[in-house]
Amino acid sequence: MTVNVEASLTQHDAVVTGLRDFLDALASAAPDERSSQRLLHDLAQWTEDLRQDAVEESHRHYGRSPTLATAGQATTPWYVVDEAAPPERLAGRASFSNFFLGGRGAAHGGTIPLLFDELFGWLANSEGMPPSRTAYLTTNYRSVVRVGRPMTFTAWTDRVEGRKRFLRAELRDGDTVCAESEALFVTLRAGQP
Ligand SMILES: CCCCCCCCCCCC(=O)SCCNC(=O)CCNC(=O)[C@H](O)C(C)(C)COP(=O)(O)OP(=O)(O)OC[C@H]1O[C@@H](n2cnc3c(N)ncnc32)[C@H](O)[C@@H]1OP(=O)(O)O
Repeated sequence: MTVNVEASLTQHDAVVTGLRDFLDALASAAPDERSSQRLLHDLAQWTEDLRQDAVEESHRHYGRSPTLATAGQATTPWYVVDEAAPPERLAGRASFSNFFLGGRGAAHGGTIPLLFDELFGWLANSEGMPPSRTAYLTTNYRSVVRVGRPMTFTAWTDRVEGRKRFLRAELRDGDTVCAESEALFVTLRAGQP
């Protein structure tokens, strides 16, 4: 199954895409005093406006887009799923932009498990699956993940034992495995949040 995202954006999706671009531009820039002041002013105004529009979780748009990569979470590293065979396997492309820079051209180490958790969430909570949450997630950093590089990933279900789903994933730059992850997702019992 091929998954097409970002084919046609709603107004809200376009805002989230704009936010992602904004964060990247901010992280890449060294604005002068005047620009910083203007930015602060505009941000404060928008923060106030948006606070007026606050709604319950179930009514929010943010992070719930079926059409955007990362479901519209602007602070998750960008990825797109090219091959989806849930709950068994996912494969696709990812990229860590400047917003995710840790230092010396390398992605921040905490953002890599964030991507893995997202991919495992896709697998474990795919359509028809009972809801589950991460019990643990380990990451081995094998080689530096460079910001701006086109990466590929594979994530798959290793085994299932009752309520426990053991998942694995790899993140590659070309033929080089940069990071590997293993996680346990546990199916929630009735009444668990
Ligand atoms: C909602 C949809 C969202 C849908 C939206 C999806 C978006 C993507 C989401 C990504 C996923 C997340 O990040 S979720 C957010 C991060 N995760 C969390 O907040 C989870 C917090 N922890 C919990 O809520 C709980 O600890 C659970 C649900 C994980 C497990 O608690 P429980 O249900 O009481 O389970 P329990 O009986 O203790 O354990 C069941 C079995 O799992 C084993 N087990 C449990 N924890 C561990 C562990 N850390 N390491 C080893 N093994 C463990 C036990 O030994 C037992 O094995 P045995 O004796 O049966 O052999």
